[in-house]
Amino acid sequence: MSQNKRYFVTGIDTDAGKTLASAILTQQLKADYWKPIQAGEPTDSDQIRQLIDSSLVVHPEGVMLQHPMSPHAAARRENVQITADQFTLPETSNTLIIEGAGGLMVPFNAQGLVIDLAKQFEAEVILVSRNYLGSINHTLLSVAYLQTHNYPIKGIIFNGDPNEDTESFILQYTGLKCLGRIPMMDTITADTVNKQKITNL
Ligand SMILES: Nc1ncnc2c1ncn2[C@@H]1O[C@H](COP(=O)(O)OP(=O)(O)OP(=O)(O)O)[C@@H](O)[C@H]1O
Ligand SMILES: C[C@H](N)[C@H](N)CCCCCC(=O)O
Ligand SMILES: [Mg+2]
Repeated sequence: MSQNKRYFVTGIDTDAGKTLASAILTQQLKADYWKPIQAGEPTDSDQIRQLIDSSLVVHPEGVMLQHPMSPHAAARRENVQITADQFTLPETSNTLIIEGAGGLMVPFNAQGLVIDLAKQFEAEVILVSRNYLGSINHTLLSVAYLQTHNYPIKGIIFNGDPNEDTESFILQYTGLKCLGRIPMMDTITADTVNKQKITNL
């Protein structure tokens, strides 16, 4: 994998598995990790630190909110003004994994959406699709948004128990590449994360 690449890991919903996928990608690519907007604790950055080599860099969050809710709502409760131009891309010459918050169209203020940051930081989008009943609709809507708004999409990672009918339909309908699959894991540790590979990057 070449250096200086930036990937924005988004998901079809909150809890899709973005942090798990980001840990696997960060470890596999020996990349840096950055969470621009964190809402609630434990932080994704802390989870990532526990799942990757200690030599890898986890950059400080851009905005840290205490409430585990939509960033726009957490910010309002905490009297924090979030503006798109306050985010500064971490300085690194390494590959950078940027993790969103929730799904694509999660707001961080009255107008700004988390997915806007992918364009702002010129990052290629990796979409995590968790397999559940309803995930076809959520995945196609997410892809439709990305394609309509001309986001560069690297591909999809399917997370959870495989579902051939779901995955094959999503891939043929969208024309996107399956970057890899993450199985349901009994334990998520540095060791088990290190064994997972996103094989088709
Ligand atoms: N493949 C998997 N096997 C086992 N547990 C999983 C798997 N994928 C996700 N989980 C669990 O599901 C929960 C949500 O996953 P994760 O934190 O990666 O989601 P997320 O998309 O990063 O959510 P957020 O929007 O809060 O950032 C976590 O408890 C995680 O450990
Ligand atoms: C707190 C949570 N884990 C995420 N960081 C934020 C999820 C926001 C979801 C908002 C929504 O889509 O309704
Ligand atoms: Mg996360």
